[in-house]
Amino acid sequence: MRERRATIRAVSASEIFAPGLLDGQAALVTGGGTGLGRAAARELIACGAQVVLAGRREEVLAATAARLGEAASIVTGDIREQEDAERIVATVLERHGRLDLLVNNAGGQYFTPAEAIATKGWQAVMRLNVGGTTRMAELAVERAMRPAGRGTIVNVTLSPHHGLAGMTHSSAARAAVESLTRAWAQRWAADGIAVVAVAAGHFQTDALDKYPEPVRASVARTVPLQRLGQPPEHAWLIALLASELGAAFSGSVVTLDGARDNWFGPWPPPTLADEAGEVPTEQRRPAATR
Ligand SMILES: CCCCC/C=C/C(=O)SCCNC(=O)CCNC(=O)[C@H](O)C(C)(C)COP(=O)(O)OP(=O)(O)OC[C@H]1O[C@@H](n2cnc3c(N)ncnc32)[C@H](O)[C@@H]1OP(=O)(O)O
Ligand SMILES: NC(=O)C1=CN([C@@H]2O[C@H](COP(=O)(O)OP(=O)(O)OC[C@H]3O[C@@H](n4cnc5c(N)ncnc54)[C@H](OP(=O)(O)O)[C@@H]3O)[C@@H](O)[C@H]2O)C=CC1
Repeated sequence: MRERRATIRAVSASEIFAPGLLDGQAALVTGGGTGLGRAAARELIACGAQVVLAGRREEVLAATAARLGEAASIVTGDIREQEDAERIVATVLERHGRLDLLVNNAGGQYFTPAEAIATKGWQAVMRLNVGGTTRMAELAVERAMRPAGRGTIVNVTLSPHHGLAGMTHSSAARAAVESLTRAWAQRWAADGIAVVAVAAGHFQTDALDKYPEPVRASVARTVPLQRLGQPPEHAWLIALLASELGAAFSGSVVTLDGARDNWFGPWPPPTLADEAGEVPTEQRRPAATR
């Protein structure tokens, strides 16, 4: 019988995977303090992994780690900054001596018509979703996975497959990440590294609260599944890709969207536009929470 670590388990066993599926693995989840990242971290721990949660807000990360127990630890940093990204990866290696799985989950954008996107806003979305994702992948490969001859990178994107007319900066950024996923899968295959993208549809996380109310109101009923995706569903897919099966998915974009994707129909959306044809835009976040 395989020996199991005697850790205090704050997370109950996986509902769908065999115990010990990811025993001995060390994972890094960017944006692991909230929403989909937190759910992924929970499932990875349930499957036996040790997980480092990365993000900018220490208090958010600490609260999540306290809920997940001693298999979780935290490191603060901004993935857009080279020094921070290097420190994040170095911290995982110091703590665990290995990095088997990078979940490139930190990302985001704001909802607004394309013509209202300022250059600075376009660059902010690119720097986070393309720049941050690339930096983390390259560091994980150089510092941990290539030397070990193995590893898995999962890039979480907001599915851009039908074009995101209300978030064109993210549409371009996420499509770039999907293309990078395929290129990296080819480039790093000989190093034993698998790279997969998960193109998510609409998931019920607190992050949805920031979108304009009419946008949110119409989302669940327009998904053919007739509900939003639940974070544990996304987390199960991440754990599956972290398993031995992940290698066979390398170079794939796995869509998880309840058959709706993130956008459909004409612009401006008739249900959103006012009499003047204006579409609501997302409110700026208060500076303290940025
Ligand atoms: C119901 C539909 C749901 C669709 C499905 C869900 C999809 C999801 O992805 S949910 C997860 C969402 N989570 C996030 O978006 C979190 C991360 N997002 C961010 O951090 C920001 O949105 C960011 C990507 C813009 C990065 O922020 P930061 O680098 O901190 O940038 P600033 O806030 O300083 O802004 C820089 C620049 O960007 C423009 N801008 C930012 N927010 C807005 C906005 N709400 N409206 C208009 N313009 C915005 C603006 O040009 C800013 O420059 P300044 O005006 O000089 O500050
Ligand atoms: N919810 C949904 O319906 C969908 C979400 N997605 C994508 O899934 C991912 C997670 O989404 P969700 O959990 O809902 O949203 P959140 O906004 O809760 O997650 C974003 C996470 O990324 C972290 N983050 C943001 N910017 C940076 C940065 N520069 N450096 C380090 N960490 C950063 C945030 O923490 P902090 O602010 O503390 O840094 C936060 O934990 C995102 O990429 C999102 O776009 C895709 C499709 C649908």
